[in-house]
Amino acid sequence: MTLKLTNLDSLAGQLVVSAQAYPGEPMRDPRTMAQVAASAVIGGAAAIRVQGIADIQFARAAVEVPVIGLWKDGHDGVFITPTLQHALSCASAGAHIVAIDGTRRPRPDGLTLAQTIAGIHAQSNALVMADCGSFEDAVAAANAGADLIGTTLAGYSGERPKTDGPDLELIAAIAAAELGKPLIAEGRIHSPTQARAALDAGAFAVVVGTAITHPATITGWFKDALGA
Ligand SMILES: CC(=O)N[C@H](C=O)[C@@H](O)[C@H](O)[C@H](O)COP(=O)(O)O
Repeated sequence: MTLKLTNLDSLAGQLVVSAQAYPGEPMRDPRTMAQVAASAVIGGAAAIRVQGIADIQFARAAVEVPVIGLWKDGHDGVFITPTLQHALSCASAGAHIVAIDGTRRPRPDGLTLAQTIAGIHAQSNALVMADCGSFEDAVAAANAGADLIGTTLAGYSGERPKTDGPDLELIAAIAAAELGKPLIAEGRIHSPTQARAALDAGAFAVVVGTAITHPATITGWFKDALGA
C-alpha cells in the first residue's frame, strides 16, 4: 500500500501540474503522460495530477513528488472518480491523493460524499481532494472530511459561471471562510500571472493543466491570436 502522505507542507504555495490527454487524442498513452509529468517536475512542479489507473501507475514510477490520481468515467454529471470503488482503484494504483467529485450532487453508487470519503480513509492510505463547483460544495466537502478542497468543477457543475480564467471570486470566498483544509485553485489557470493571482486570492496551491500539458489547445490559442 502506498505510504500515507502525512504532511502537505511541500505543496504550500506551489505549482501542481495536471497531465491529461482526452479519449482519442494522440497523447492518450500512460507512458506519454508519465514523460510529460516527469518534464513538469524538472520544471518545478511540486506534485502531479493524472487521470486513469495506468496513468497513475506510470506517473508513480516516473516521479518522486506526490501524485494526485483520479478516474474520469463519462463526461457529464458526476464523472470525476464518481464512486467509492473508482476511488479505491486510484488509491490501489498508487495515488497519494485521490481527487473525487466533491459536489453536492447525487453519486452513482448512492453513497454520500461523507460516506465516500470515510470509505477511502478506512480502506486506503490516500488523502482525498474534493473537486468542488461552488462555495456551498466547499463547505459541505470540508464538513464531509475532505483533506483538500479544489475549485476544479467551478464553471462545470452549473453553480458558477465559466469564467475566462480562474474563478478568483470563488477562490477568495472559500479562502476567507477558513474551512481548515488546504484550498487548491484549479481550472482555467492559463498564465503565470493567473497562477499568482490564485495564490494571492488565498489558495494554498494551484493546479495548471491545459496551459502546460495540452498542446492541441495551446496551439489553438496561438492560431486564434493570429486570426489564422
Ligand atoms: C472539469 C474537468 O474535467 N477538469 C479536469 C480535472 O481533472 C481536467 O480536464 C482539467 O484539465 C484539470 O482540472 C486542470 O484544469 P485546466 O486544464 O483548466 O488547467
